Amino acid sequence: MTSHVTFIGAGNMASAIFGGMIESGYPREAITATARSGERLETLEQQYGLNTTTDNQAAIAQADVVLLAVKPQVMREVCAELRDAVQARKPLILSVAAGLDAATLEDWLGGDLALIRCMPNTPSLVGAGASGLFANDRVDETQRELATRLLEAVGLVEWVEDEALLEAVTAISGSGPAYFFLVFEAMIEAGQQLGLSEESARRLALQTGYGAACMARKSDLTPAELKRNVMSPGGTTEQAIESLEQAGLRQAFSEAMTACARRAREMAKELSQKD
Ligand SMILES: NC(=O)C1=CN([C@@H]2O[C@H](COP(=O)(O)OP(=O)(O)OC[C@H]3O[C@@H](n4cnc5c(N)ncnc54)[C@H](OP(=O)(O)O)[C@@H]3O)[C@@H](O)[C@H]2O)C=CC1
Ligand SMILES: O=C(O)[C@@H]1CCC=N1
Repeated sequence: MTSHVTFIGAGNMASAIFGGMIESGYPREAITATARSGERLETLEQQYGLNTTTDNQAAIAQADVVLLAVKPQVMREVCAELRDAVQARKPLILSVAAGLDAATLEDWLGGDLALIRCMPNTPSLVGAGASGLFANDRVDETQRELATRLLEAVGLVEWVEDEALLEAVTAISGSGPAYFFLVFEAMIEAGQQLGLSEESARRLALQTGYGAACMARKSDLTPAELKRNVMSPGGTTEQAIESLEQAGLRQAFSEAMTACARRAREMAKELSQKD
């Protein structure tokens, strides 16, 4: 039987996941989404044909899975609102909120709940997501399989057994799409400085990023080996890579990802201490 999934929050991340689920054949009538704004929900209802409501409690009356997809800063308030309905039904809880740890969320929802923390990313919308998942002790094998099935409908799933590793997942794949979008922005700008039209530079840069990712996924060679294969000795790529290394690209990524993981930890502290 198809599990009914209710999304609390219907913004960028939730719509990437339910959009991807529907795209991959998940029955739209088994999905409900909530938000504060009725206008946003009307648009989503027209676009995806799923059930929508601004009433969070009513939305989980039939839910087998409740997927929490509001901003971390409003999560406590939303959990307080859901607490009684969740305790009455005991659905599997999935949270995609950055930073908020499983024990805090479980506590805010009244305790004794099977809860999975998930760090997805927005390419889920096109079936190319990457999600890291962590389950608390109350999650059984069937529930793990259900979460895997839901998230695999929108991309790759990687389980971690140490919750702290979700900070690393956030740094690499949760926030990661933004790093690549920045690289595309920079390449398009540089392509234009070299004389290409914005449209040509964009088409070439995006196809190159897509091609490199497809090739690296299929190949038995490491990214370092694939990079060397593009670099003819004394040729053009050597100049470009040397310039990027000298500009400190490697160190910049290390610092950016460390800052990202640190922010996830800080958010957890700030939010769980809030009265
Ligand atoms: N964006 C990303 O790439 C990623 C985000 N995440 C996590 O996903 C979560 C959501 O982020 P994102 O989708 O970007 O945020 P958005 O701001 O796009 O979406 C938030 C959604 O929550 C809704 N909302 C706010 N308050 C309530 C409420 N009281 N009841 C019901 N719905 C409510 C908003 O509705 P309305 O618009 O009507 O106010 C909106 O639909 C965050 O916790 C974030 O950490 C995780 C991985 C990646
Ligand atoms: O920036 C954020 O906080 C969220 C979590 C990971 C991606 N976006």
